[in-house]
Amino acid sequence: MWKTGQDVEKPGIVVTGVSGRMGQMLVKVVNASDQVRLVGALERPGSDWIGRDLGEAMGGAPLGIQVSDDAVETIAKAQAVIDFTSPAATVAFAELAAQARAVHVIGTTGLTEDDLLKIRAAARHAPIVRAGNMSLGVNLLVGLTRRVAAALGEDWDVEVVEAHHRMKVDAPSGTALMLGEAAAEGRGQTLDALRTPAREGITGARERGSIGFSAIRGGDVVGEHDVIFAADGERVVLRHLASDRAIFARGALRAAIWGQDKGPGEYDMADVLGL
Ligand SMILES: NC(=O)C1=CN([C@@H]2O[C@H](COP(=O)(O)OP(=O)(O)OC[C@H]3O[C@@H](n4cnc5c(N)ncnc54)[C@H](O)[C@@H]3O)[C@@H](O)[C@H]2O)C=CC1
Ligand SMILES: O=C(O)C1=N[C@H](C(=O)O)C[C@H](O)C1
Repeated sequence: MWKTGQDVEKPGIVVTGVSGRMGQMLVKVVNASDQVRLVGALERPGSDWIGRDLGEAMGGAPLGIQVSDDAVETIAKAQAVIDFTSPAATVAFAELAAQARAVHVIGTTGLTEDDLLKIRAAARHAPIVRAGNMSLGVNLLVGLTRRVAAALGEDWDVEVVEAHHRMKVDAPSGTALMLGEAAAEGRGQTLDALRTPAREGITGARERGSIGFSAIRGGDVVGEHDVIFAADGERVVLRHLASDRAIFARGALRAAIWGQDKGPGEYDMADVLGL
């Protein structure tokens, strides 16, 4: 059963997209934590999980929480909303979390510039922690990528290669974009200025100083990222391999707890982890 009584002062967490790959992992990690209470579970309207007990819908013991599609009512109960869903849903949840003055932890990737502007507006009212990857390892790799890119000049071509499961809908991955941004920052530039569009056909030779991306999709790959620095006669490859989605869920829960005493604004996992 979920926690009540003496735990009532602990931050109440709402998990969105609970039937999803990350949603189910988040429910397990949040429910196992003695630092928070799971107070709500959201799924999209029309999902056959709506109205069911969350624990039973996940194939386990009852959790005493009914899966809801009423985001307004559910988010009103939250001190933090942990959200790994879709861009449209995340933009809507950002507004509701801001109204509830709840921390919004956003793992959703594939957000457009317009989505990001709406999220920025919501962050004027409550803390938002957003990262394309919530794992400790990738956030360390981001810092390493920035340093290596700064140390190696433009004679070293930068390519980011990522692999994910067959169900992933966006490319390049949010993580690949974080790594590309870090490489661009290391060179004192923006990714927008250096990014090469996906290659196909007669592309011409590689543009000096550009940053390229390649995406592989297949099977059940949780997430693999290489940042390749390639020069004449040698290569440096920085690599992160994820084999368990719990790494993302643990990072997200840490962000939800970290955000409890923070003011409105946009934060990322480097802030949370003190990197
Ligand atoms: N930042 C990070 O560390 C990570 C980010 N992700 C990102 O998280 C997102 C979700 O990934 P998965 O769990 O693999 O996808 P998924 O497709 O398994 O799950 C998404 C869930 O969100 C639900 N959903 C969609 N619209 C909704 C709405 N309006 N209200 C409530 N629920 C709604 C869907 O029904 C589905 O159950 C993706 O953008 C992915 O790239 C995934 C893993 C780690
Ligand atoms: O969709 C996924 O699965 C993942 N998405 C994130 C991304 O886009 O980088 C993080 C992780 O790689 C898994």
